[in-house]
Amino acid sequence: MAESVHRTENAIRARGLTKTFRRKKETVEAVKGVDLEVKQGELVAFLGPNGAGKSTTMRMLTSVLSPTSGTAEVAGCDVVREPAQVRARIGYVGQGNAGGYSYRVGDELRNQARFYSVPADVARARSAELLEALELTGLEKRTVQSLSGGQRRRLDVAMGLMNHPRLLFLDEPTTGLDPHARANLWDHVLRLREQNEMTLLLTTHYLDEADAMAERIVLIDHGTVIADATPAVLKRDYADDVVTVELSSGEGVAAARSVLPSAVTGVTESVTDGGSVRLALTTHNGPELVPPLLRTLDSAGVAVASTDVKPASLDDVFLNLTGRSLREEAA
Ligand SMILES: Nc1ncnc2c1ncn2[C@@H]1O[C@H](COP(=O)(O)OP(=O)(O)OP(=O)(O)O)[C@@H](O)[C@H]1O
Repeated sequence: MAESVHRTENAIRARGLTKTFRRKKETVEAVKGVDLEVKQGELVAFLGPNGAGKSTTMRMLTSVLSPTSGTAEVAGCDVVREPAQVRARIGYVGQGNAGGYSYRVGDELRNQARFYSVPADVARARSAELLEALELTGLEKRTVQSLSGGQRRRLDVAMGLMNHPRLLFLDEPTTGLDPHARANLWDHVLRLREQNEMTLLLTTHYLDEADAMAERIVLIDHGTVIADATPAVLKRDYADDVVTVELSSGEGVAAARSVLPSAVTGVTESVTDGGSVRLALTTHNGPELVPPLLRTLDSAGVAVASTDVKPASLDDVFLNLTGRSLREEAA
């Protein structure tokens, strides 16, 4: 087969991707015109509620599913015209892979190697290397069903890396794992990413993961991209910090309200169980607001019992953009 790699600095370039499913008499527009560019080496997270179209987009990008319309070039190859080349160059860890529960770990890796036509001796060395890198050494003879959830997901990642991909797709790799197993899986994935200079595109429902790791977040809702930026920019543009000030006495409320700095964009008042008054102030930079705010309140004779700053979160971003909370959906 003729080699047809088109060199590009984009690991992924998609234009107007759509996917329509027909279910009995119903038509589901799962993806409605997604444009996406992912540069070599980037770590990008797809975020969105259940049914937003994240997996369908990922399945089109990995050539598992053909688009209804639109184009995508992945690892330099066209997903429709060159699906085999795309698959040879990427790793794909779908939701709940490791299907052969009664298979042994070593057999799963061997089968995966055969799928990629990796010669047996190379496959042996690669298996050993991946088992070690993912802390699975010694488990070769165990059946998949006997592994813990975290070990099973690490095996999925090992299988996704069998062909040495430079571009790895991870669809909800940590869903269902406990916090320790989640952190452990990410340690491994991020180290392997660094060692192999891999590009990573992942989906997750865990906002803390996306916030901590993703260099860019693509928010998807109802089959379209509704925001695409770094976590910091998303939080700056679409969410506020909340500074809570508990007043020592309810009598200070009117005076406090009259001297609030212009950086405060909103005020909500509530009474605590103990009867004191709390003012929740929305602002762009909570930590910077607190010192001048306390000085101003002090000058106005308002006594403050306590303060608290809640930084803007990705969930706030999502809530502000869609009117729904992603955290509630994930729970
Ligand atoms: N094979 C299919 N046939 C019919 N409808 C489908 C099919 N696959 C997905 N859908 C529908 O397409 C929409 C998008 O699904 P998709 O799995 O891409 O969402 P998602 O964002 O990955 O959701 P989740 O977070 O729950 O995995 C949903 O309404 C889903 O029911």
